[in-house]
This record gives sequence, C-alpha cells and structure tokens, in this order.
Amino acid sequence: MTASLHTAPLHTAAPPAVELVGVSKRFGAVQALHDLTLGIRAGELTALLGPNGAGKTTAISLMLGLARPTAGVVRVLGGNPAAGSGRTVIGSMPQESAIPQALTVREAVTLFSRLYPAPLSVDTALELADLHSVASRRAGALSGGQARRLAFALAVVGNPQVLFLDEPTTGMDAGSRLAFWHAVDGLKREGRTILLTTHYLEEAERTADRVVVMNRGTLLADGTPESLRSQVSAGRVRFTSDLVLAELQALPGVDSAEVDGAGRATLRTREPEALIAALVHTGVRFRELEVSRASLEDAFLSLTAPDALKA
Ligand SMILES: Nc1ncnc2c1ncn2[C@@H]1O[C@H](COP(=O)(O)OP(=O)(O)OP(=O)(O)O)[C@@H](O)[C@H]1O
Repeated sequence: MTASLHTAPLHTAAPPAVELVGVSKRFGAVQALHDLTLGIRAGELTALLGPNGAGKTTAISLMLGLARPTAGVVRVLGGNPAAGSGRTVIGSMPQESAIPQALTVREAVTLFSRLYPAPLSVDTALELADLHSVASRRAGALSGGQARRLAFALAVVGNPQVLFLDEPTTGMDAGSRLAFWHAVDGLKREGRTILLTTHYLEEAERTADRVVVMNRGTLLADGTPESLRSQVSAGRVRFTSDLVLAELQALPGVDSAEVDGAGRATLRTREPEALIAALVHTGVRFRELEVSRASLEDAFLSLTAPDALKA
C-alpha cells in the first residue's frame, strides 16, 4: 500500500483534546495550580498522579469548566469548557457525587441519558458499570463500591468523547475494580480520550498510555509508565559476597550501594544486566542473587519526595 505524500501523520496533525496553557489557580492564600501547561492527545488514556493536595482535582474542575483559572487558558475539544461548549460530549465521574437517593439505579441512568443527544443505551451503561444485578435498587441503598459504579454509569451514558474519572476505583472491591478496568479498556479501544486520577499506582502502570505526575500545583514528570520508571534507578540488585563497599561502588552503573555486616549487598542501578555481567567478570564468588525492577511507585516516590528512596 502506498501512502499519499500529502498525508500528515495523524499524531502530529491532531490538536490536543484537552489543553492547559500557563494555567494558575489560586484559592485565597492557596496556590492550587501554578503555571501548568499540559496537552492531552485524543484517544489517549492519561493517569494524573500526585500526592494529596497536588492539584489534580482542581485541574479536572477547570477542564470541566466548573471553575475558572486565575491565569492561563483551558481548552477542551478546542473550546472553552466554562462556556459550556462540548458539554454533551464530555463525561465526568467526580470524587463525590450527589445522586438523588430515592431514584433506582436504572431511573438515575435513564434520567441522565436524556440529557445527551446521542447517549448509549441505558442497558449498555448498566453493563459497562456492572450494575445489572442492582438496577432496581434505590441509589440510597447502594454500598460504597456500587455507588462508585453508578457514578461511572452516569459518566459514560452520554457517550462521551472525553471522559474525566477522579479517583474512580476508591471504595471498589477487587472484583469491581477488575470489571471497571475492563470497561475502561473497552472505552479506550473505541478511541475515547480518558483522563483519570488515582492513588493506585499499579493500576495506572497497567492501564495508562501516559502518566503525568504533579506536586504542589506544578508538573513534575510526564511520560509513559516505562519512561518514568527509567528515570529512577531501574532495578535493585542484591547478593552476598566478600566485596567491600568501595568495590561495590566501583562496579559499572551503580547509583547507590549498601552492604551489611554479613556481606549482603544492595545496589541500585539503571542497568541491572550490565552490572551482573560486570560482577561475573570480576570472578568474585557471590550467592543469593536477587534482581527486582523499579515500580512506578518507586518512580513516583522518588519524584514527589526525592529523599524517600535514598534511605
Ligand atoms: N475550593 C477550594 N478552596 C480553597 N482551597 C482549595 C479549594 N479546592 C482546592 N483547594 C486547595 O488546593 C490544593 C489542591 O487541591 P486538590 O483538591 O486539587 O488536590 P488533589 O491533588 O486533587 O488532592 P487529593 O489527592 O487529596 O484529592 C489543596 O491545597 C486544597 O486544599
């Protein structure tokens, strides 16, 4: 197949689905966001991570047009979200949602579906949120996890192009979480743009195309889960030998080394394979070799609290 010479690659041509340019947000004395610039590409699943108070929910409320920036520009699908443009193609699952307690699950989803021009069927939304078995239960009688799933159904029933999920899995049990991520995967495969916040880093690691780490209202890191992991020492190598600290530190690629009184060494390195090859090459006898990979959690801790990993 021959591609047209005039066809620009899609990923460079497509404007960001969500864009923050130089955005600041102040609440009185609190600077919740400080000069934040961020573009979310269409069809991408982005996880927004950061410790409590980092500014994640504030960023989402600006993207939803629920608050206005103190400075800077927010665009969603090319328009100003505060002007209400695009409201019918945006779905949102807030951290806390107030759903009329007397409505049944099916009634609440039906009511919401009527607000949108091209909604999903109510049954599809119930299915996606794994709510069929409690469809006739009143919202006020749902468990915490079921109430989160109802909030998810309400977020997706409008058939959104862009979906914001603020700590979606908080309160869900393991089975609900699995079903939830399966549904999110399906929505992503359909080409929807999804931005979520989570404190469950292993979920972000498995699901996200891109991870954005914030702290104190600013952006600390932005990349694939893999690229963030590689920003910290990618692995931890442990073994027992007669090597002393200075000899361990002299091995190639060692970022940090510790050794206890029994000769048990713990080394952090970006290149565990090269380190082990060099160790073998020295001819020194070693035993009890263990190699473990840095997790996104290691990267997150190292980015948001640089001293945390030095201990
Ligand atoms: N309406 C408000 N009035 C005053 N301060 C606010 C308001 N909303 C947020 N803040 C402050 O702005 C900062 C960022 O809060 P935000 O809720 O965006 O953080 P977050 O990253 O979502 O945190 P969490 O992980 O705890 O949900 C915090 O210091 C918070 O106390």
